[in-house]
Amino acid sequence: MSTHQLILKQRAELLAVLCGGGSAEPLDCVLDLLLAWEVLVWEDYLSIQVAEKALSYKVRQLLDVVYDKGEDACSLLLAAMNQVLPEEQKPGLCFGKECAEVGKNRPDTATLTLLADRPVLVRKLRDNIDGALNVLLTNGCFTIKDCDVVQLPVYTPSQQVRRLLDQVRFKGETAAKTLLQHLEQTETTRPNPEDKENHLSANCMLYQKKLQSSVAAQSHYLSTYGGTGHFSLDDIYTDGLLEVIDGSGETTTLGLEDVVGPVGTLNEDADTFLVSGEAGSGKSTLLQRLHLLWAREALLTNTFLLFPFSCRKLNAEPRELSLKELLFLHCCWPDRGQDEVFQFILDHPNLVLFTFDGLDEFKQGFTDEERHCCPTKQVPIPVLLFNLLQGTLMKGVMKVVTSRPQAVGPSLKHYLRKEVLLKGFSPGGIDCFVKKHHSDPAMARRVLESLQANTVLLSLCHIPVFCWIVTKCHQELLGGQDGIPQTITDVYLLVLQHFFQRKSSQPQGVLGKAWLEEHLDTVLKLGQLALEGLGASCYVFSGYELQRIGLTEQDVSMGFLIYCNDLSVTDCKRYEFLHITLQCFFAALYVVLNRNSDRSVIYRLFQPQYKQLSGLSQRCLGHCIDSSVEGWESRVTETPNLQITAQFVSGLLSQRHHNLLLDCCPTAVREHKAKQVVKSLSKGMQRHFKSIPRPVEGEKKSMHAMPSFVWLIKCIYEMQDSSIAQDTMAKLDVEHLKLTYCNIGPVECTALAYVLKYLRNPVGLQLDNNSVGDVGVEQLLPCLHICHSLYLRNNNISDEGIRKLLEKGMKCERFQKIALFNNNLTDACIQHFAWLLKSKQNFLSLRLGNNNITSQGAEQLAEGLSYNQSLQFLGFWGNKIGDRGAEALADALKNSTTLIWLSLVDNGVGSAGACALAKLISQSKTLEELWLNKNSISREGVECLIEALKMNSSVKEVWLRGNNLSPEEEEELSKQESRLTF
Ligand SMILES: Nc1ncnc2c1ncn2[C@@H]1O[C@H](COP(=O)(O)OP(=O)(O)OP(=O)(O)O)[C@@H](O)[C@H]1O
Repeated sequence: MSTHQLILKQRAELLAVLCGGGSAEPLDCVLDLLLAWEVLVWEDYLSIQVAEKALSYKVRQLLDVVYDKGEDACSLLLAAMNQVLPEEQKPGLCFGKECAEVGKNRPDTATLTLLADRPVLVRKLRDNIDGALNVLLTNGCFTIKDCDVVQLPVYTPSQQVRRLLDQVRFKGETAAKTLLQHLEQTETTRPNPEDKENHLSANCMLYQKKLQSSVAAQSHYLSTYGGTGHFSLDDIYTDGLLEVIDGSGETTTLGLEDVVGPVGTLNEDADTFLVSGEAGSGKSTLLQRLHLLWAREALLTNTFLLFPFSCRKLNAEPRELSLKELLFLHCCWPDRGQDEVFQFILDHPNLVLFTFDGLDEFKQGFTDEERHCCPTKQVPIPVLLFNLLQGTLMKGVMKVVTSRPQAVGPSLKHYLRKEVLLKGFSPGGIDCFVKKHHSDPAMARRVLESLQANTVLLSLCHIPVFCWIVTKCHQELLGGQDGIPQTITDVYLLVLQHFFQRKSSQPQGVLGKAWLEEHLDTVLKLGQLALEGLGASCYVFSGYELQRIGLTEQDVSMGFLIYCNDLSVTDCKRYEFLHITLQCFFAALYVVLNRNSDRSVIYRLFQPQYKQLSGLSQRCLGHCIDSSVEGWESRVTETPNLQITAQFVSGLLSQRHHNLLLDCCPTAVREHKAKQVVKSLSKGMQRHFKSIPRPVEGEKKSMHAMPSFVWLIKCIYEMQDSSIAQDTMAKLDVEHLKLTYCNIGPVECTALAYVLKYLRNPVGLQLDNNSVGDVGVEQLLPCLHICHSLYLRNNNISDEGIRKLLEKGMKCERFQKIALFNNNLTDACIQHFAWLLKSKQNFLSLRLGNNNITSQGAEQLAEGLSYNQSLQFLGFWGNKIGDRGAEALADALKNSTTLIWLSLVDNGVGSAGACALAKLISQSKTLEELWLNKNSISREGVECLIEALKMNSSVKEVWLRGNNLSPEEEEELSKQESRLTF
């Protein structure tokens, strides 16, 4: 078959693999190769990479362009895809015969060299963008603005390199030569990886191979599918959202390869990289993927040896160990030349990487009190681990640690090179995961449709572990006998039902109404094991412990417990729960269903951290507590799991599950426990409210929520009892509620809205720097009527989220302010703002900085603005509205009798725009501040502004820093008008 036909025939498949994970990287890599091989010319490239178009559009465009170029081009496209796609995506695709030689003569200009070497340059520059930008800047090839364009936080490092190469090409031959020279210089100073190979002994090479195969074996399967499914990690792994916040507070999205890259580095002297994320957000799975790709030499190729550790398993290590023993005992032994291999590790820390999964599960909280730096001395495991993390021991070895955020205190932060946040699945990720899980496309479609129809469930699916359950339990979900799941308790009851169903002798799909009662004995035994385990930070159980509680083979065969995948030396079988959140769920079932449970267990579960921990551990697992780790300070890491347990307890005691629990626990006991929960929640909230400081005179009464405020709200949501929400909120009296950097995702938004809608007085709700996203925005709508202001800076919101938000906002009388700095908004959502401004004549403040709004958007907004007589603040910082946009806005605002503050900073506005704004100044009686920094206004424009200011007395300041003026001009012009600031 000709390659022409191959492209046509496989069009849908090619489209699917290039768009699959929602990442543009595969397409970008293919484009790099096609440019280098001269299959595409620059104009073709631009016609494909249209900024505002969707990925699928770009791929289609690529297929069309190449198809039109004929047979040779088609075969090179297939060759490029063959080179770029990972092996697991290739089955089923045909790439045709080996294609013609693509090596051409060396190009004769630097600009062409950049194109010919593009694929290599992207790889080389990814780790040193800053260095390259510095050189281009100091040589005058780039301006600050060029650097900003390259380093926009929405780009991944690879995309930044491509922007850099495009910009260099645009600047011309000198810039290209400067970049190539810089690369040549850095090449000669960097050690050649081949030198490394030459110095490696056969023993080290052998050990590397052994370690690689043991790591590959450990990471091949996902434990949640242990015994119940057949997925390899390759089949099911879906990219999660990874973000890093740099020193200036800017957020950048990362790829897996960037976890140990330079982007987001906060402390150059530290070697520990932290990946933090909430329960079930996919931290262990991400690490597992990293391990697997390393073992296959597909990632971390500069790392010669990778040693993976699980903190859960380190907990069970009672011996004192030396570093050598830790590495070889807990990972694998060298078959030959132990000393030589160990010496190699000591001599080459830069070629070694350690990973520690689940630091939050480590029994002892991090401290840097005891120093230890001798690799051969035996010390307790915590001393070894903490000194590795600090870098006192094995300085220079990279360490990747995963943890829930709550367990990372200030003393550990001090030793972090950077912190990467894992935020679960994006909407595209959910889609991709469901499709990977269900090989039958019709079933995948049904599951996705049912999620779209229930946004509460959809919002839960942003957390991968919930997504896994929902997808796995699709039959129960689509059967829908017990209503649509609304809470995480509902979702976990679904999984409970699903597992019992699998083992049931009843025909498929039928599980009697009393299914929980039927399995009560198993549930209680598993619950006891789970709760005792949590009390003692114990997640791995021996056969003896199972026996002590009376768990039988049959109980184990239900599938909630799995064998511990442990390669370290131990003869006996060990077990763990399928996932730690499932352990929390069983612990909660035990608290709720156990008739003899200690009456104070619920109070202790809801108490503040220090009381909660010591109390629970003493009562629950007295015999199992390691006396060396007593005390709340060292065990504060357990709090998140106890909080999740408390959330499940609230959910199980909800009236909604009354029928299910009816015959499992006497009604009086259940009701008593429910009352205890309600009382605890109310007390917890009051403690918060009491901590609200009195407002300083002239300032609003505001509350900055502590992390446990969100937890209490989530517990109230689990109860699904509006009267509890109503009673609690009646006591909260603030004008401003601040929840910035609180890990608020769609799930938290659902709970927040459920509770906040009962506030008596309107509030400003500040949710900046979270992961609300479009789905979260939709979840917030029920409380929008009570918000006079909504702050959603940096929250991954796109046009669709805004459409829904404003549709509702338009009808909310009190809604007057919105801040959306640094989201993913484009011109497509501006019509909704225009409509809002037209129809809401009490709207005060609109801040849209750092989005992707162009002159077209500004023109659309201007239409709405011209009808508005209330807006006081308008912020457009960091968009691209240019002169045309500035003219449109100025014209629309010139009759405004309310506008006080306008910012068009960094918008490509030139003198024409400034002259239009001058007209606004000359007419306005209210404008006080005009911000025009970082534009391209020249003298002519500033002179217009000065003329206008002569007729205006309201304006206090016009900011003009970073425009096209010489220092002399700035000095002269500021003398003419003191209100100008340069
Ligand atoms: N990237 C992913 N692709 C596919 N499935 C995933 C991914 N991440 C997580 N999952 C699913 O979610 C489950 C839970 O994820 P994981 O154990 O990695 O979360 P975690 O953040 O380490 O949780 P915890 O903090 O509670 O230990 C996995 O077992 C898997 O089923």
